[in-house]
Amino acid sequence: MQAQTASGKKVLVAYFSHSGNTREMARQIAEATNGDLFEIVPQSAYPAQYDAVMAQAKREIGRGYRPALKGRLPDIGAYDVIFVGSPCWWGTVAPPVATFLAAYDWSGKTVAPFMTHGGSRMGRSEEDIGKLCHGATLLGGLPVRGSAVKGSLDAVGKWIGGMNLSK
Ligand SMILES: Cc1cc2nc3c(=O)[nH]c(=O)nc-3n(C[C@H](O)[C@H](O)[C@H](O)COP(=O)(O)O)c2cc1C
Repeated sequence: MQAQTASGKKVLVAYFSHSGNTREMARQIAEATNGDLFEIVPQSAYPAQYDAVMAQAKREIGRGYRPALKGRLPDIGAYDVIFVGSPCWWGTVAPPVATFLAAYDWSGKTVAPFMTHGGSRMGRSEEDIGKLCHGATLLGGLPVRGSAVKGSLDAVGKWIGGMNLSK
């Protein structure tokens, strides 16, 4: 049985993280909502080296590449609200997140995007997520600067507080 909030809504927190910031934010959101965590993992890991990952991400985003993901994807039919987290990569979601979003029928679901970034905030990710989530109700996203993620509990709490989801 899936975890459930006080409001009875079932919450999934799905995220991709390359260097850990978005993972930390996802943990905070899962903790605040009693949601289930799912890490989106590409079959081929991105290089750790900064220049290499920047170049690969630029290429992939430029041509709309959707990398294959590792493991079995969660059954989102079991959830009402799906938080979707990504680092800001070249102003949008990282390619594995685009793969994840494209894998589902989002009709009737509520999608809440969150992002860690180095200054671009949500970039154009909300628009891009909207295009991949036909039929979903898209809530306004929460951007947190990657370097400030350890101190983002308050912002996360306020954001979730406005959604009637707290446990
Ligand atoms: C390939 C790549 C592209 C990035 N592009 C942007 C960007 O366009 N705007 C921005 O504010 N930060 C950008 N960043 C910084 C990351 O969004 C930021 O460090 C984020 O917190 C990393 O999250 P993670 O630790 O979960 O991977 C980029 C980082 C990488 C590796």
